[in-house]
Amino acid sequence: MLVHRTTTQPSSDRSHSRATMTVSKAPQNILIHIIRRDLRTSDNPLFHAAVTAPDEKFDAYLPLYVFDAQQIDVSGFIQSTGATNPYGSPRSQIAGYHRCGPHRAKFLGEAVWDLSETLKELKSGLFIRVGRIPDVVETLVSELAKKDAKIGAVWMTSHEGSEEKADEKAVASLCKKVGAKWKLWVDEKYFIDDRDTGLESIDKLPGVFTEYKKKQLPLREKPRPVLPPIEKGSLPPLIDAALVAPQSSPFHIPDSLNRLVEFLVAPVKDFLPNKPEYPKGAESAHPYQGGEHAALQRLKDLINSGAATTYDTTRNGLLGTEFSTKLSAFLAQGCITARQVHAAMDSFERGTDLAFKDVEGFGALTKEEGMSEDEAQNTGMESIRTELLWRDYMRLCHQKDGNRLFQLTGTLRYKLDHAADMMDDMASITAQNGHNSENSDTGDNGAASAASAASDGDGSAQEKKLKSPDKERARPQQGSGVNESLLAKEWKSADKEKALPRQSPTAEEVAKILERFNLGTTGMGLIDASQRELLHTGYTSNRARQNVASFLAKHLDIDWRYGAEWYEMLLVDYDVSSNWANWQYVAGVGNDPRGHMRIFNPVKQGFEYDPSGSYVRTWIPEVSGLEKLENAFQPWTASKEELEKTGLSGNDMVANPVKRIQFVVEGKPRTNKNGGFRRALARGNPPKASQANGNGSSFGNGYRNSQDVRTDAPVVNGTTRGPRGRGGFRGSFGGPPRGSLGGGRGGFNGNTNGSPSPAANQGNGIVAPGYGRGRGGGRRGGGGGYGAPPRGGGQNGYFPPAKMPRVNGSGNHDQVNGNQN
Ligand SMILES: Cc1cc2nc3c(=O)[nH]c(=O)nc-3n(C[C@H](O)[C@H](O)[C@H](O)COP(=O)(O)OP(=O)(O)OC[C@H]3O[C@@H](n4cnc5c(N)ncnc54)[C@H](O)[C@@H]3O)c2cc1C
Repeated sequence: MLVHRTTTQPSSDRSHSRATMTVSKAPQNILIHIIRRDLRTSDNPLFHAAVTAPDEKFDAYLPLYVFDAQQIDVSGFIQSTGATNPYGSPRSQIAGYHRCGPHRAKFLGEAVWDLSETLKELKSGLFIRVGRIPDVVETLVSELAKKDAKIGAVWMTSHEGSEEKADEKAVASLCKKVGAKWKLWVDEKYFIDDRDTGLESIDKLPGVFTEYKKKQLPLREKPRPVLPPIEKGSLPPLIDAALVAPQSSPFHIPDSLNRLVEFLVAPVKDFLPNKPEYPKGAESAHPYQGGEHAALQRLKDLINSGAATTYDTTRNGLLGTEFSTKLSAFLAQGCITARQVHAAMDSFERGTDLAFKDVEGFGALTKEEGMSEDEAQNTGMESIRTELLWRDYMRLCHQKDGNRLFQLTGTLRYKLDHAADMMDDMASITAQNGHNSENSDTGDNGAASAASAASDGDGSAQEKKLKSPDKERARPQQGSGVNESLLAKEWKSADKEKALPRQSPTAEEVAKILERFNLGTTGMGLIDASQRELLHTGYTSNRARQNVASFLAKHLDIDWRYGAEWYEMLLVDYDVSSNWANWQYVAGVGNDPRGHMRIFNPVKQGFEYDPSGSYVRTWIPEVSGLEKLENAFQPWTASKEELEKTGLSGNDMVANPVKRIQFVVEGKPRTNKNGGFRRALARGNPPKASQANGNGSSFGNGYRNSQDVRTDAPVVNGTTRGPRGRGGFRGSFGGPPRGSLGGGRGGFNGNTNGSPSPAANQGNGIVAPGYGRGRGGGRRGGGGGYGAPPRGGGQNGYFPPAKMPRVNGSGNHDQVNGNQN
């Protein structure tokens, strides 16, 4: 299909020579611009160069998007009966899942259509094709040659991934053959441009994120400026459609967005015949359409609603649209760039974009005297910058590790072989852990980092956790973080050929477990809720993803790549680097310095991050009638009467859970009848934040791990009561209003001693004094609080600790580790 216009450019206020240029019947210097995962016109170096490179004198422009048959099933584009898809249905390597499921297929269709509409508005157009990029380009080139037209150049953006690289190579050699210039552009959708990282070579990429981040500070100074917008009529004249080879058969390109989405989704929509019903009343956390327009709107809304400024305290949330940015899918398809995100936040912090003038904290950067910009920046936005750097880092890891990313043992072998090189990284991390709040980055991946700081307290706590008595396992070999025994882990497979003869459960049993894992019927509430949310919506939070990955890889010891491939199919925001590097990280075979030692206990995580149980009850309606939280998190723990009452007796999740974790709750279990929650809502807190968990534990008494680190140290009552135990009631159960929380780095009002400030104790979403210094004002803690983790400086929810049930995860860690039933 051609989204085209006449061959004569309308006049433009910018490019007069082009405005009057007419495309001859046979142009001699055609620019083919292959658009890949850079589906935007703004801040796009290729569109920018097409406009600003008059020396090239392209006499015709052919912007092209190809739905890549290697990664997405294109059989829906076949309209004639009896014809078959010559490319077949692309499937994942280990499990044979579809490579692109319905959620991303839809999002992608919308994003491509949006781009095509924008290009029309710019008086240009987009040629949409189906197939393999090299095949399509070859067809175009030969058709043009037949019509005496000549290609001058082919441009495309460089992407990670061996398939992507193979395409680049194939197009390059095609260009060579026909004498066209081939240009591979740097992918500029990342936070820090590849040319500005200071890395001599990709081999020098530190093996640990914190180390990389340290080299990039201050982050806010790193992104390049956003490129100016493309003006109407400024692109080179669009090629005459008559010169362009039509879509090759048997495919047919539709002429409306609805049809396009229909074609894309049709082959994959019924991938799971026994898919659970969409739960009544459940709302997607990711209701967004694909495309540049939606991305830019989302960015504006994030700042206007205050969600960006409170991000550091809400990002471990599980329900709703506002706990995190939901920019990932847009970023993955290049509908927006990370530096556009930075630029918008910067304009808010500096007070230069009056569209945000009513948002708390507007212009704070210019008001804080005696502080560097880095110190005065908004803490929510600072955290978003760190997450964007995580994304950069995951991609750089992919660049460095190549296909190791897809291997079962990940980077372990490489690390062992390069152990000496990694000594410095590890040494510096250990040093940091002792005294610097940055250590949170080493402790928790991505969005969890601040939570880690919040709930783990200070660096020394993290360091202590690393000191497991099981020295041989815990001690990194020569600073590499790994030792040979890790390579020997016996991963379980569902493939008879690959499973070890002594594997237990057997390959058939593993296949059944995987089916339940995928469907969300394992009986482990948090995991099932996340998997069902993913199935239905294509999204699940970072906190949930970490738990899901940890459950598969570390509780069930199943080949983690089954999970990564399932995510590849279902995630709306799937990105090859982010997905596979995160799976490796959590599976303990990637770049987590505590890799094998960290195991998330999904019950404990449920109590911590789903303190009202609303997430689990939303996505697993079967358990919504179970009143006690621990029962919702593991239905098999409910009493017989309760199970009968709720119709759960005999349900597989109860009768045959994939995993049982002994987890004891002493005292009165909390439910969502709890006053704090009610009160928070009654005060008119935004419903969107109704489950904003804040940063940490809701437990009063020193229950302080935000994730479970494998330590074989004896644990008294399963708790590790620490220096900030009492008063460390930090959870924000009950949805604090965005913008009303203090905390942030350095704690409320500069209170760094671990006891909650009066403001922090007010709870209930009251806008406490001190706001503006904690976050909204963009300052990292007042007074002497700089750099200290936000312990004690708690958030709302207002549960007097004394009334809290004690969570007695008695022997919690050990049982988790030992209990593979
Ligand atoms: C097992 C697993 C698989 C994942 N797969 C993907 C994936 O395929 N695509 C993807 O974009 N993210 C992936 N992530 C990272 C993260 O979970 C998502 O980026 C995040 O949940 C998306 O929601 P958000 O946009 O609201 O994120 P926010 O919390 O608002 O973060 C802002 C942005 O920072 C980036 N980001 C945040 N955390 C990470 C991270 N850990 N790694 C890389 N980038 C990060 C994303 O671009 C995100 O949009 C995965 C994480 C795990 C644990």
